[in-house]
Amino acid sequence: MATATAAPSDTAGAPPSMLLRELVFGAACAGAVRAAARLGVADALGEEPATPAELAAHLGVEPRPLARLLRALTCYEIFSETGDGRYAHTPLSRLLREDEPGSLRYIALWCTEPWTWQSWGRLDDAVRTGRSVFADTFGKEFFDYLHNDAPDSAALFDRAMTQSSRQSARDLTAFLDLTGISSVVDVGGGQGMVLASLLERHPELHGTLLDLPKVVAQADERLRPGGEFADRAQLVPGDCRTAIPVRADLYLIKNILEWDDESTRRTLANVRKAAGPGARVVIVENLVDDTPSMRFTAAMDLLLLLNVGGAKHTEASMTGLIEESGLRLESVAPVNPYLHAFLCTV
Ligand SMILES: C[S@@+](CC[C@H](N)C(=O)[O-])C[C@H]1O[C@@H](n2cnc3c(N)ncnc32)[C@H](O)[C@@H]1O
Repeated sequence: MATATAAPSDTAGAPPSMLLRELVFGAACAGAVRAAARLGVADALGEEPATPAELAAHLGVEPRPLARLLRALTCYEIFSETGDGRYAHTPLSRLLREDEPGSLRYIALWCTEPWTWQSWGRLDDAVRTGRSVFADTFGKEFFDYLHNDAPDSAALFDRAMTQSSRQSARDLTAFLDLTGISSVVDVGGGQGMVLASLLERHPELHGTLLDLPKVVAQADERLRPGGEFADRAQLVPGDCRTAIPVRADLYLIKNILEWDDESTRRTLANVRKAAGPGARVVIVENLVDDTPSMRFTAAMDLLLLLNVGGAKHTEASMTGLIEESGLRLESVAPVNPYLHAFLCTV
């Protein structure tokens, strides 16, 4: 097998005038990753390096533009050039493969969906007003638009959330001490990756998945009728800002309370209405003031401002909303370096 050469564009030592030029071309990087993911370039490349012509024949695309796309991607260490005109996988390019354990293909597609490009261009408006630009641009709130006008994008979002939750579900399942807990509800639990992991680890546990109707309809097969955990799982379509019609020992709320604060207030009030005294509530968030990846978390924070008028929390801002809701915050603990759990009781 040929050895890979270093990425051709090493920015270390580049003058500020070139660094800024590179930064303002961020869309070219995101666009190139999106194109590679949509075309399936990473899936087409096997363990042996291949030429752009070989890959192009396989993918049914033009070889010269594909070579240019590959060259652009190598600048970010996504694929590497072997020195003889062939391209090989790198750890980053492998993550774009559909069959890679820990694949980020759906996340790459989701973060570069068409609506994101229109929204980023209006970040200055969002900063001016402090509000989401979504309804102004698309005529509807974010989830309304996804579920009614952009079903492919909605399906992609759900798959991306499931993909993104795979590792965090494992970490959270290992982290949570469920002593004394016999029922859990995952509020805004997506397709149920976290809930299924909990039911797998705790054979006596019963669980409810609550999410918007079109999301619950596509829940993890293991939770659906006939699935492995069907007899211990309940699927509840609904809007947690309106009601959480489930009594459980534990309310799990993971990566939900990053929308506008009023939605968070309503959700936490509904948890309090639904839960019995002493019930536990675990809120899980990526914190913008305690993260090993500020570039990622700060970018997500801005995207949340654009699409749902939300924000990534600091420990203080999340704590403030919890205390305001009347829940008792017992402690804050890291689930993994990227995720923190706020452990509360009703
Ligand atoms: C960022 S995802 C997190 C999903 C899941 N908790 C996880 O960590 O993978 C946000 C979830 O909130 C759901 N959601 C949005 N608005 C909601 C609402 N009003 N009521 C219930 N779920 C909602 C979305 O459908 C989506 O599944």
